[in-house]
Amino acid sequence: MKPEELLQQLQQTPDFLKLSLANPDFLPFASYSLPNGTEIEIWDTGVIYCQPQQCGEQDIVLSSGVHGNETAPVELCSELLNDVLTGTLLLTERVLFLFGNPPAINAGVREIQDNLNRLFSGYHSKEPGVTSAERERAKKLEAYVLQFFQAAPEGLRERKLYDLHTAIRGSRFEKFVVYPFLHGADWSKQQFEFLKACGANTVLLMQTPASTFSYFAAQSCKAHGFTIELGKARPFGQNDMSRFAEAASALRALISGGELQTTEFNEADFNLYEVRRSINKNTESFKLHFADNIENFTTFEVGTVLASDEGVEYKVEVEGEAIIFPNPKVAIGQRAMLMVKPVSVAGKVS
Ligand SMILES: O=C(O)CCC(=O)N[C@@H](CCC(=O)O)C(=O)O
Ligand SMILES: [Zn+2]
Repeated sequence: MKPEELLQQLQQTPDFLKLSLANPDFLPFASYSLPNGTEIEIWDTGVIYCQPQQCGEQDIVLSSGVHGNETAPVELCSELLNDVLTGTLLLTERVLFLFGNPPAINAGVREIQDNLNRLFSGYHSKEPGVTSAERERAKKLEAYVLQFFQAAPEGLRERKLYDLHTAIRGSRFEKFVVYPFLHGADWSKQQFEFLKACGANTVLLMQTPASTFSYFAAQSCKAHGFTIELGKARPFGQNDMSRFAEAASALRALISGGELQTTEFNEADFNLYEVRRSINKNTESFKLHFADNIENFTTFEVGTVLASDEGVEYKVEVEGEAIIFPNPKVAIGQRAMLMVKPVSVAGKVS
């Protein structure tokens, strides 16, 4: 498709997600201005940059569809973006909207070949000679995000990346956040307050580096980066969008200078967890010993066998240890479940 054709289509029907899904592998660079002065640049399929006439002090990446079957965040972001494109929502901040994996969104699957959210911080290129659409995409997404942050106006600015997901299974706490490892730096009070305004007051504090998008944002871009789990993954058309209203309105306020419904950080308002251990799938024999309807953050009695792999059984080791993200279908060598435990952040937030 030629840039002129793309612009014509977008101006006729301001639905960038639709355009991206109709062209899942490529869209040419194109730019135009809205009547309200907002500059719009299409950088690629699923990648669109919006710059208000007067830039605020935040640079915000809103990402969804890194896993193709997690449709609610895609719908939520598409609605925000379409409101920007039609002039219904006037931005005050620079925003980069990313729909992570358009081919996987079209196919309604988590990934086509590789889990995109295990390929950041250079993991896309760690195996010489191995390529896939997701590896290429991870490399490009890294470059777009860096370009976005680096091209910001001079001055003291706040970088943010919210990577929106939904989880495979239900959760004792419907909405929760993965806060990437900060290498000993304090966790951000202001960000806890914002996450709570999104309806997510359960936060998993990571203790090690990861190959996820949010860790890349935190570590390589020095942004406040988060994976936000907004609920359970369902196909398009089956999401009850009222369950995402709080997150949608907090994000809308964030990018348009609206009033955020935050309350001062108080640890007692949060369920805080840290990772005790990561259980990886080492062979094709890996299996879980509990049912698919067992929710994230469920605890079991000490000694309960939770999973097994060739020659090994994984049991609950301590009181209060809970499961998150159990998934026996991951590739060999990848994390198949996290074991987490409640923790306090006292003295480590500022
Ligand atoms: O429900 C599941 O098992 C997976 C949901 C999901 O995609 N979670 C993210 C978390 C990323 C992180 O650890 O920051 C993922 O597994 O990629
Ligand atoms: Zn996901």
